Amino acid sequence: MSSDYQEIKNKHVGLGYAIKGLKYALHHEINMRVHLMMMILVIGCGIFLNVNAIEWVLLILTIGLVVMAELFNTAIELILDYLAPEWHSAVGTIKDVAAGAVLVASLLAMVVGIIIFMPKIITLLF
Ligand SMILES: Nc1ncnc2c1ncn2[C@@H]1O[C@H](COP(=O)(O)OP(=O)(O)OP(=O)(O)O)[C@@H](O)[C@H]1O
Repeated sequence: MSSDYQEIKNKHVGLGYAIKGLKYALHHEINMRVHLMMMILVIGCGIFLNVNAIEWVLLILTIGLVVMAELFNTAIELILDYLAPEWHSAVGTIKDVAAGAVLVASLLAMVVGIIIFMPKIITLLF
């Protein structure tokens, strides 16, 4: 009984910290706010263009991938700014590589969005 309580308590605390991390990224990272706006836009387009279940899954997965990449990128930047605040080419390279992961995820999301939305937009227009 008490171990169940401890388990629930631990999960609750963990979730609280995770939400705190998301709030931090939203407040401090402009890119994170851009991703959020894109997410709202994609959901709006998905509803308007009546995407099917599989298309929703693909859109949600790719948006999730972009947000996750941005969160890891932010975490890496914070670690480096704390542990290695001085200007160093190695620090720059690590940050560039982490930013590259966000770029790859964003391009992937863009391609998936074009493949899903473009035929529907064309059908709607012509
Ligand atoms: N300590 C450093 N040493 C060398 N280069 C750095 C250092 N800090 C930042 N840079 C360079 O500046 C770029 C931007 O770093 P910064 O920490 O300002 O990230 P940011 O502008 O928040 O990037 P992002 O848009 O990915 O969140 C890095 O990708 C890197 O090329």
